Amino acid sequence: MGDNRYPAFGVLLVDDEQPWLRSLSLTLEGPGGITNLLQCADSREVMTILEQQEIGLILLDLTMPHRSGEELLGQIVAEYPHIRVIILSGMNQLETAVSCMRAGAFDYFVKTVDEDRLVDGVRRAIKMIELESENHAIRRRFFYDQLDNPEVFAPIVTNSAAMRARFQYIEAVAPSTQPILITGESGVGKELVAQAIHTLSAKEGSLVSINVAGLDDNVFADTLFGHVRGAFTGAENIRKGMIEAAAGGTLFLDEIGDLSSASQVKLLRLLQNGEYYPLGSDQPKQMTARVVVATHADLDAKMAAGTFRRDLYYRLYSHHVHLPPLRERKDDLALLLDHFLTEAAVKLGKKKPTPPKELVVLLSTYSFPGNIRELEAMVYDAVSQHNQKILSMKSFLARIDTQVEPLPLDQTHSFSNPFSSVENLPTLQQAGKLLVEEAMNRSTGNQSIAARLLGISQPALSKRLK
Ligand SMILES: Nc1ncnc2c1ncn2[C@@H]1O[C@H](COP(=O)(O)OP(=O)(O)OP(=O)(O)O)[C@@H](O)[C@H]1O
Repeated sequence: MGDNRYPAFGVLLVDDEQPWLRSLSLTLEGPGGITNLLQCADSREVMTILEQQEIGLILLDLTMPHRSGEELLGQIVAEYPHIRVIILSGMNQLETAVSCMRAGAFDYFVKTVDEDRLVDGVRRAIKMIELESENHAIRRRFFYDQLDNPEVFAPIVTNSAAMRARFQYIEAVAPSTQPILITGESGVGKELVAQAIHTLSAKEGSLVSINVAGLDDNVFADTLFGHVRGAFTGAENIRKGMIEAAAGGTLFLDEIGDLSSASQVKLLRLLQNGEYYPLGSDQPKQMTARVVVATHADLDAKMAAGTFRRDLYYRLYSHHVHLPPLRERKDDLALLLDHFLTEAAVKLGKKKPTPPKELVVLLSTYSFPGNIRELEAMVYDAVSQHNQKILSMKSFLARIDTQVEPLPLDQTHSFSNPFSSVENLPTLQQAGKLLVEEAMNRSTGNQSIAARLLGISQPALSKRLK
């Protein structure tokens, strides 16, 4: 794209009266923030424009010399069924307008309608087209199971099918102008995803990240909107806000679950109107950044408790990416371990150590409340203490053993019954013995790991073995 006009597709205005075209453009651009506009005053040129430009929406006058709006509508619906058409009619043409609706027009307005209603109607049509094209892109990606830009996701190390499905969704929604909500526990990689969204949206502006947790409402407003000179005591200079710093780019607000209720109202207004007032100014400014927000909080619980606004949630929810915790993508453990071992060895100037085989088994028994950030810290810690060829398990065991409750392997997955096809069932004692043997085997004889696999304490396992 490299183009910050809104929307991503062209909006074509067709009317033989030049002054009306100019005033309609100003209304849509100014209050409407709709800037990807094309004008056409000669109805004979419309079909050529559609051949040459990527048009998504047409505002079509009914009464024009050469070709009437009604006649053009028929041809557009037949040849370009994906293009939406809004009819603009005179007061005395309501009947024709209604028959145009039957013929496939998306909406119609009388030309004397007030500006706000017209702008709302056009925005509604744009949103609808955006959603349709995203749905289409999502379906296409799921069908072909392909990523158009795999390199963008390279920093997010993963083998997981669930994550791959998220990437496909992200590719589909990244170009839209709507906000994106990223949820997931702390340390799952929400910031990495925000970065990928920004890269994919191909915006010329920067990615500006702000952690809004703990900002009181005044600081939140000042940080985002900036202020004019003299806005408050001590405001000696103009301050440009982060929205301006992110102009034409992406504004990433992290930890929005912790926003105060006053700040939630400000964020909602910003998202609804696309404009804001720097503190102390009565001149509105247009936001040209795309907003991405993230939180580790459970927003459903917060809404139930009345601490997060439902209307803000619905405004944010149209594009939602939820990242699963590390304990639900254990297939990633070996890959991530290798990734962080390489990274830590380079950063700490050491030779990359070889991990013992049972390390991944041990890690798979742990719940990782701090997710990938926690694994990263564990690996860095181990590599910094490391001085032999094989990486010692000591520092991992020290961290993991502090957890009282061990997590049985694959606790989150349902098992298929291994005995369903066995004719003679083993006794409980025999089955227990086999299970213990298998756990000892997988943990290459390490009793602490085997005990964690079995979901029992190490002394209990030791007793059984005796
Ligand atoms: N799949 C991954 N591959 C490689 N590194 C990752 C991956 N996921 C996360 N990380 C790393 O883990 C750390 C935490 O990631 P990130 O900051 O994106 O998490 P977060 O979900 O935004 O956390 P928080 O909610 O605490 O802000 C970072 O150092 C990041 O580079």
